[in-house]
Amino acid sequence: MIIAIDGPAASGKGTLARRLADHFGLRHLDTGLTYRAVAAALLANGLPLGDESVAIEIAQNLDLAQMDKSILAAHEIGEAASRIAVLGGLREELVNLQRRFAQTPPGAVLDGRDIGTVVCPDATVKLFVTAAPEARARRRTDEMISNGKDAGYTSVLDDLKRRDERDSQRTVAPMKQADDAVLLDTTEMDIESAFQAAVDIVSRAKGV
Ligand SMILES: Nc1ncnc2c1ncn2[C@@H]1O[C@H](COP(=O)(O)OP(=O)(O)O)[C@@H](O)[C@H]1O
Ligand SMILES: Nc1ccn([C@@H]2O[C@H](COP(=O)(O)OP(=O)(O)O)[C@@H](O)[C@H]2O)c(=O)n1
Repeated sequence: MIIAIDGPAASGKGTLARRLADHFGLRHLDTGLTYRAVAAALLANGLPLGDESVAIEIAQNLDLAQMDKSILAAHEIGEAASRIAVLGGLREELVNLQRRFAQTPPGAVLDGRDIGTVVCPDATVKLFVTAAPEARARRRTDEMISNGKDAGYTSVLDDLKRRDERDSQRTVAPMKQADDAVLLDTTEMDIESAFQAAVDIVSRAKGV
């Protein structure tokens, strides 16, 4: 079974993906981390974000097991990831890596922006997880504060909106709800109710 989860920044995709993977005994890949890891390597080496051949080389040597979320979660890395995510050749390289992960038994939960549309168009079930920008900015701000970093609610909200705009307007694999995806709006849901709703959607799709 493959579960595809897409949606805008800080909508709760990763939280749901991790919990669904545990619940259904599947592996989990946060595909955002693959874009973040490439962006972080470019930034660390002072290389331009538009240099696609270097970005592709970094992607070819990416070790999924070595991606460290605590480092890659940094705000500026998310912004840089969204800038390099417009590069078609880089996306092709990362999509191949993500597909290999998805196709390895016993199956997987992948979360990102183009999982249901490009990476796993034949996924068993697809969710598009969203929430109002203000709710997402509040969640991301609280998350940053609990990790000892406070970027300020207003600046987080502006950054999320700008990134969503770039991600949904780009020509290659834009963020978009797949025609056969189920929409899950978690604005008024806490994590537990969102998880229960997601389990119900997956169970219905599996016919259990
Ligand atoms: N339904 C929810 N209600 C409140 N907070 C949530 C909810 N879903 C996720 N969160 C919190 O919001 C933050 C962003 O969630 P995350 O799963 O990392 O989002 P994404 O993967 O879409 O960027 C995390 O701190 C998470 O604990
Ligand atoms: N499948 C994916 C996943 C992420 N991305 C890009 O990578 C950036 C960071 O993704 P992320 O999922 O880590 O971001 P958050 O939702 O966690 O803030 C996004 O803004 C997208 O530009 C993408 O283009 N396609």
